[in-house]
Amino acid sequence: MMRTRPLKVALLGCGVVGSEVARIMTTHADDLAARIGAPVELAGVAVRRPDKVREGIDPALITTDATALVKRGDLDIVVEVIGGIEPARTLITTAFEHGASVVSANKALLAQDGAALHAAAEEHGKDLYYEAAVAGAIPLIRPLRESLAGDKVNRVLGIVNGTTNFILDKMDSTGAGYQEALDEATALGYAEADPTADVEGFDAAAKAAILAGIAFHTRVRLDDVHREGMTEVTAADFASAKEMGCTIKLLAICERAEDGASVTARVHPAMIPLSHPLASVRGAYNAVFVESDASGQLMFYGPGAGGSPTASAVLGDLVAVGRNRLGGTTGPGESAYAALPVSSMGEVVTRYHISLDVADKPGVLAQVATVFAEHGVSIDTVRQQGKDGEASLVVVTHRASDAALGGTVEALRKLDTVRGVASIMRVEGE
Ligand SMILES: NC(=O)C1=CN([C@@H]2O[C@H](COP(=O)(O)OP(=O)(O)OC[C@H]3O[C@@H](n4cnc5c(N)ncnc54)[C@H](OP(=O)(O)O)[C@@H]3O)[C@@H](O)[C@H]2O)C=CC1
Ligand SMILES: N[C@@H](CC=O)C(=O)O
Repeated sequence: MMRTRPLKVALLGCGVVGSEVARIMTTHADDLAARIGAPVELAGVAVRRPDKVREGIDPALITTDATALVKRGDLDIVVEVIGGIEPARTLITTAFEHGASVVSANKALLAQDGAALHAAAEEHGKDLYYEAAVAGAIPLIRPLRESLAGDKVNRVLGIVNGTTNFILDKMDSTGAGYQEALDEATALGYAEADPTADVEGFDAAAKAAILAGIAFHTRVRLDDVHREGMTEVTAADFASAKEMGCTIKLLAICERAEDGASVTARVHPAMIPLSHPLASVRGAYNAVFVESDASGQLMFYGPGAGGSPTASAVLGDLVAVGRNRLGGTTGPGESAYAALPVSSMGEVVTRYHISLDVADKPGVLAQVATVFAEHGVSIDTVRQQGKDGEASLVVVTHRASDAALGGTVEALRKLDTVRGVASIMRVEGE
């Protein structure tokens, strides 16, 4: 039965995502009301620039005083799409204190302070939902938290940043260099004027922290995630990847250790076989591959950013929170009951592709192979090409720990026949 008193919703932020949330709330008002069981009323919109024209929004709803808005006391749901740490964090906790549940798309904040925000929501008996914080429109948080709650997730392997996937895809398909591909991503509006958060892997690391925490029912903070950006990936790396039957992707990888006693979370560029489903994720799309005990392998794919796709995830949360509100209940909160330690990168085990510049003279290969053997790193294949006394040596290893590989590379650098280490790339998804 439809309740007549509307659910009052405040929108904090009306930019790329917020403006689409407001638009869909208006255009889909009847459907949303039917799904929730009560109409939804936009009660206020907090922004920074009050004079900016906001199509479809009653100017009387606009305010620059977000704090006063969340303190009104009559709000049912606050949608936080400002981004960043402050004032978003204080506004969210103030909203709980004043009786509202919260829907947020703020991955940076949730990766850093998710535990404290969940505790605040629980203390006040309110919901905190954030499907939009990871991979935009793609349903991931709810499937991991609810649909797979009876299973045991062992690995989450994902392309969770559209900007970097666009750049790497461009480099792969056209042979373009990093800067040229970045310039195109900027011109097309994928990359922001300051692309640091994307290309240096901060954005993906925040998403990896959120995914790992939910997938393994433990607590993983942004600081726990090993992060390497993709600015050093070269056309030569793509050529090497092609020779291996691979491409290169910026991957977020969250793994449970084989003994189940710890987890790891990391973001870095990696070679991935062309036969792996993630290899065919093109352009600015996102995809996340989940491996679990009972279900086997699952893949989630779709647009990971943009106003309308991200608003879709926000509105899904709005419906869920609205229903909880009407039912006088809250949804599943944080599921961090396992308290598994997060291991350091040194303990991660994977394969490596290493390109060395070496002197082209007798005995070099044996010298290099000895260093690998001394550090317990087993070689899978070696390829050497020499010209005019110089050579390049490409070594692909069997699975080894990052610590063992690090020691190997340090020792290789000390050999007088090794002129330099041209690149080191992990090989994943085999
Ligand atoms: N854009 C995307 O594709 C995606 C974004 N997200 C997340 O969604 C959130 C919003 O992103 P996006 O819409 O792109 O960001 P925008 O920068 O486009 O919008 C931010 C909005 O917040 C308002 N704002 C900023 N500071 C304040 C403040 N102190 N008080 C009140 N309002 C303020 C701005 O006001 P004004 O309009 O006046 O400048 C603007 O309306 C972020 O957490 C982001 O990480 C998640 C997935 C994808
Ligand atoms: N900058 C992000 C957008 C939102 O998460 C991306 O490129 O994927």
